[in-house]
Amino acid sequence: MITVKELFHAYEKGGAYAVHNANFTVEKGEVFGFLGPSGAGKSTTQGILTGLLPLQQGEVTVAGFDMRHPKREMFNKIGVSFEQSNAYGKLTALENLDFYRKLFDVPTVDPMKLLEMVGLDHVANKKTEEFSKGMKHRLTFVRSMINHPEMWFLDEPTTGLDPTIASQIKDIVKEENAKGTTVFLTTHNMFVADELCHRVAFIIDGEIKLIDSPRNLKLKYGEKMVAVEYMENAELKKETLSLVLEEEKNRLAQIIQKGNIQMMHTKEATLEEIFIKVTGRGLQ
Ligand SMILES: Nc1ncnc2c1ncn2[C@@H]1O[C@H](COP(=O)(O)OP(=O)(O)OP(=O)(O)O)[C@@H](O)[C@H]1O
Repeated sequence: MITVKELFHAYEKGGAYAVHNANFTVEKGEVFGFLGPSGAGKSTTQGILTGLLPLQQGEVTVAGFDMRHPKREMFNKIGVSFEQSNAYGKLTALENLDFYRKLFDVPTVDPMKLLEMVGLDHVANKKTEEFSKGMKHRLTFVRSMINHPEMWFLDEPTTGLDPTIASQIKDIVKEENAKGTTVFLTTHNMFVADELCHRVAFIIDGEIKLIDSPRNLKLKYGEKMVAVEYMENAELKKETLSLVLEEEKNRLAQIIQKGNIQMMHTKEATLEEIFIKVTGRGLQ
């Protein structure tokens, strides 16, 4: 669905590269995550893939279209949800969606249905300048689904939303993906990446450091640990022990022998811990 070869992008001629020799593919039906801290080059890459920024150097195809010469038909096939909401404030939510759907030459989703999906149907006739940030974000999000996109670009889809709404948004992404929509998701939130993505790319200073599935990354980089809770002298104690280090393995055997275990489970590394291990930097 997406191929990117030797992609470079600089905002100023001769200036530093915001994206530096990126290479990746996104398969049809995949949720592919771009995970990296602020300024890593995520939005720049998404901008090039969606035709918002010109392709300066490298080869990029999206849904079969060469991004060197983006064609109008391509915009019928893609959906883009921006991090910053850009709804027209003087128009109501419904008017915004009605206006937007006219830009497409393909069948579109009933705007009321979209508003219902994110709990905005009761404010359908309210001007969006009166909306909270979270409401605007939800509107931008559903607007990006209006043309049944085959390829859906989501920039920080849950940032700044309360947990219930964030969870709703994640469920919608999962449902649409299950129906066959391919998703390119940029985020600095490792929980979102871990929950939604089949594969993630770690990006930092414009460079992709690695690409793999969250599961493989955890198996490859995660140290095997066991968290154990046990009773000792009528007191609940907790320890996290390595299954690799000899000393800690012996300690675990000792605790098991005493037999006062309350709870024991293996603990996997988080994507953020792995990100730090691989890149030497955090996600914030
Ligand atoms: N319009 C612009 N003009 C000049 N430099 C820019 C512009 N937009 C981004 N940059 C620079 O390009 C680099 C990559 O920025 P980009 O916005 O792609 O990162 P990001 O990973 O999306 O960050 P965030 O999560 O904060 O959106 C940064 O150094 C940024 O300062």
